[in-house]
Amino acid sequence: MSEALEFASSSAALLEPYVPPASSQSTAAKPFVTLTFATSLDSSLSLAPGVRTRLSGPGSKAMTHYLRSRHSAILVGINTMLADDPGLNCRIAGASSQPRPIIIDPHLRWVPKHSDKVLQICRAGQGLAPIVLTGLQPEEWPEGSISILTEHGGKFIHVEPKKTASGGRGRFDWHDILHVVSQEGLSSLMVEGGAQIINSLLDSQYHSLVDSVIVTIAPTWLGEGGVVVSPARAHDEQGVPIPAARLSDVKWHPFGEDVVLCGRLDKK
Ligand SMILES: NC(=O)c1ccc[n+]([C@@H]2O[C@H](COP(=O)([O-])OP(=O)(O)OC[C@H]3O[C@@H](n4cnc5c(N)ncnc54)[C@H](O)[C@@H]3O)[C@@H](O)[C@H]2O)c1
Ligand SMILES: Nc1nc(=O)c(N)c(NC[C@H](O)[C@H](O)[C@H](O)COP(=O)(O)O)[nH]1
Repeated sequence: MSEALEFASSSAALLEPYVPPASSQSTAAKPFVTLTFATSLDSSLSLAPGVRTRLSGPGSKAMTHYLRSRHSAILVGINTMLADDPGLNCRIAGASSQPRPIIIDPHLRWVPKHSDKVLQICRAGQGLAPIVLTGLQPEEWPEGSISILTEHGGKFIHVEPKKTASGGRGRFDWHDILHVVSQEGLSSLMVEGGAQIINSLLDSQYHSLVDSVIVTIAPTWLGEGGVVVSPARAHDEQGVPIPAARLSDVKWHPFGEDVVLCGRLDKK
């Protein structure tokens, strides 16, 4: 039996309170959002920007694939897409469904190629083609990218970026990202990273959008220069610094040499 199947049969109950309820079809007002990633002891996701770094052991990696079997969509940022060439599929043998990959790529830095792992997996019938969220208007989308992506069943969707203080193009509002996810009929979303994606979602204005947090903690320090999860500083009404986020309803589960922390963001 594969690692992933072993996880699914023996440990799924531990995660049940933190994964989308089986009945959470698209009737809910917003998708069920799970923030999930693997981190080092010094809060790094990888050794350096663009350097794919293995943190999870086999048991907690199997858990990630179990989580992918329980969500209808999986979201990563463009730097993760470019650094990792991820498959973004559930690799539990016989998985009955696959998550829809969603790539946050505001400036369309990803140029889809047939050799991309996510598209190879799609052609093999073992995963789905990505939906790419971009701040560019359709007339700015490269023809070649449109044809390769649509050939695999993927697509581009425009999301209007927020305006910066100086009137420039800022980041996407997560309410708008989740509206697109809902519009696509996707009832649950696991946000896998990278750090900029996670830090952006951990901003206090978005805590109400996150239903659960599942973090794999590996017994390793990656050291200086890593890609760090550390959200923007928060302040109270008097401008005194306060914790940016805290989890409640916390459970810690050992998985091999890793420990998996499950919790829910305290709603402010
Ligand atoms: N350990 C893990 O669980 C894990 C998970 C994912 C990625 N990684 C690693 O993390 C690294 C990549 O992380 P990163 O922080 O550099 O990049 P990222 O993957 O978070 O992508 C960052 C880019 O996404 C876009 N983006 C992010 N938030 C946005 C928003 N709210 N609106 C619009 N656009 C937004 C911007 O273009 C930004 O430059 C890679 O090395 C990868 O291997 C590790
Ligand atoms: N759980 C987890 N443990 C890790 O050690 C690690 N490096 C990642 N990283 C997550 C990121 O999204 C990766 O790029 C994809 O998870 C890997 O790509 P696959 O989809 O599995 O092919 N995630």
